[in-house]
Amino acid sequence: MMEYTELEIPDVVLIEPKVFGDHRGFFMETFREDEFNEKVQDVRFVQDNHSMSGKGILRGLHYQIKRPQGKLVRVIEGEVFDVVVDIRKSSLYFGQWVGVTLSAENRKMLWVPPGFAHGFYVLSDSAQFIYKCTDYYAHELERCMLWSDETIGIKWPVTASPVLSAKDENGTLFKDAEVFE
Ligand SMILES: Cc1cn([C@H]2C[C@H](O)[C@@H](COP(=O)(O)OP(=O)(O)O[C@H]3O[C@H](C)C(=O)[C@H](O)[C@H]3O)O2)c(=O)[nH]c1=O
Repeated sequence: MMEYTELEIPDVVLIEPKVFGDHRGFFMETFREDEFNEKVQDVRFVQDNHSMSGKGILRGLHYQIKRPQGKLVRVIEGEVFDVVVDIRKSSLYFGQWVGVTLSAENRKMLWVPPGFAHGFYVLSDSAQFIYKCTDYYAHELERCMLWSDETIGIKWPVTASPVLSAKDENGTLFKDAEVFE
């Protein structure tokens, strides 16, 4: 049985797997549909992703309009500061963010519900980030919100300017972003 903990924005859930260590190494279950449906919500994952990033890389804040993706994210190498922003206008937490440190060492996972912008900043020399998505990637529906938008005020643990893609350098301000009802 994994441990499921609602964070400050209740729909965002931290999941901590049960780790079985022995002289060979470790084993852990990383997803169980029955438990997830009971503890979080009914879900159907249709796409798995895997990215590797160097130190100081920041990817985000990304989301898809029309076909928002729920994401179950975790780190299998290194350490990242993972951030989600509630961009559902109807939410009590609209415009609020929550951040958690995910690492290969702490083995923590995060459920990012549909309706949230998502991003992460790499703290280790490199990080491998894998995640399950509840809808397919659709380039034309992708949107990027500016990681450093003061109106959201994410406290990224950055020590220097993060390394960004051109897309992320030109993210949209929250006030101009296409958000959800
Ligand atoms: C996301 C995605 C990308 N791609 C292609 C499109 C580009 O040619 C290349 C790199 O894409 P991008 O720079 O958007 O990758 P990330 O910056 O890691 O994007 C992700 O970063 C943040 C953290 C997220 O939460 C999203 O899952 C996703 O937006 O992979 C695909 O073919 N399929 C996909 O699902």
